[in-house]
Amino acid sequence: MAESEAETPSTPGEFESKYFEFHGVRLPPFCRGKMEEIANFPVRPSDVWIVTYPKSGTSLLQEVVYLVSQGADPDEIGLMNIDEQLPVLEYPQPGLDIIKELTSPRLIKSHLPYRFLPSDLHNGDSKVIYMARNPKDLVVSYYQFHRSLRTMSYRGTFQEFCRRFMNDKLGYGSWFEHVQEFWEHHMDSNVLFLKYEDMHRDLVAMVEQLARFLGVSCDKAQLESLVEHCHQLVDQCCNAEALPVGRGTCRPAPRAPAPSLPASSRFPGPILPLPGPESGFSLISPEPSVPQGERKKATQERATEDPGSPCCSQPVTLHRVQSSRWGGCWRGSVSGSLGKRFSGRHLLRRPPAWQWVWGCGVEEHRACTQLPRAPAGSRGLCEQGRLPLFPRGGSHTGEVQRIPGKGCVCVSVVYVLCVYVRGVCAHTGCVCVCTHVRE
Ligand SMILES: Nc1ncnc2c1ncn2[C@@H]1O[C@H](COP(=O)(O)O)[C@@H](OP(=O)(O)O)[C@H]1O
Ligand SMILES: CCc1ccc(OS(=O)(=O)O)cc1
Repeated sequence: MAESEAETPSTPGEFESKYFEFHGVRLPPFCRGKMEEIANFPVRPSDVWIVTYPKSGTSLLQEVVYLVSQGADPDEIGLMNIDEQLPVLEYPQPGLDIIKELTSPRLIKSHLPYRFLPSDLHNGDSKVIYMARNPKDLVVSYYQFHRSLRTMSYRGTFQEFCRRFMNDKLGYGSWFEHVQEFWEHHMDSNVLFLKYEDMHRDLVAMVEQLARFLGVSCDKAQLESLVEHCHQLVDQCCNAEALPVGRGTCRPAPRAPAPSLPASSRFPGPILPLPGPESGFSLISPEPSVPQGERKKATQERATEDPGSPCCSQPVTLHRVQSSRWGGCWRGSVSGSLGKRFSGRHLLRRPPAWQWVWGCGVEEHRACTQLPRAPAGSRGLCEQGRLPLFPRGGSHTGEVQRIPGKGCVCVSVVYVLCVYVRGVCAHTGCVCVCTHVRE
């Protein structure tokens, strides 16, 4: 039996059927039916577009661009979901109608090939930042992503996945054409072509390049501070291999395929609609805040006490927070991002919406029964937890209701908190439910 057949419970045919073809390019299912609207999407001169083939370090680029363009504080970025600032053009949430209404300057992300992007972009009407990554690393990252993606449930071998990659049989089509097409436009005045590896090799040069491209004027001191802040963002990286030897807090660890789990610990099939609305739940005492300087120490201690876990500069200590302070929604979408450890003080000062935190300690809730739970603070291996929309934070499901005159209320939002290690959800936290009204 061929290895792909032996190791792919969801058959190759089933896997294929998850995509659809558009002008010969394999696209994820959520792109279906909107490609024409995307082609005609109205672009503004003030827009900044970030375009990549998936797993090219998009999130990191988003954060750096946000920081350079908005002069934001990296701690603020850690407290927000960067996807809130950069909606993805082709995703179901927030959707094209909402992106059209966003106030300027908009930051918009897409993985679509150049030729499928809004035609206004081809006319040079707004700035496009493209980032390419070494395909050898990218394909490993994409493989891990497919394995952890519940909707894809990829169970083939890496070898088989590589064959798909080489034969342009993955979502967003051919990496080769993707990069080639953008490279053909790298001299266009509205296009900046970057490489992921350069970000690690020479961040100063990249920040300078970005600042010039975005028309951000800064003196030497401001530039140094920007670079320092960008370093902080890069250092949050979990990919030890991507870092030059000796940099960052990560210990290199061999990348192993995610181990299979017993069926009982897997997420059940489609997540059922949740009962709602819920009224939030009681405060679980926040832990004291951890000063910035202590973080590295905490991470190192964690690495020492947990030799089985690949390194990660994200602290993996489970925190207890009052979830109603951090839950939120964004005009119909709820999402999370790989959250930094944050403190009760932060929560009180500025309740960040869409923030994932490690562990909430809530175990008993009827809504939680629809997802497997881990006891508060427990840690265990799990392969799932990534959804295509929110690949960085864990798994979520929930309902969002619009209340006339009040905005959105998230009801029954269930979060499975995961600590990602090298792109794979390695530690589950627990499940919690939040209710939060956003005016
Ligand atoms: N600061 C950072 N935040 C998030 N991802 C980062 C990062 N620095 C590097 N990356 C890497 O970017 C890749 C994900 O890309 P994308 O954001 O396009 O999905 C991951 O690669 P690996 O899976 O090889 O670790 C991730 O580790
Ligand atoms: C598997 C197809 C797919 C789905 C979603 C993606 O977006 S992201 O890279 O996680 O932002 C990429 C590929």
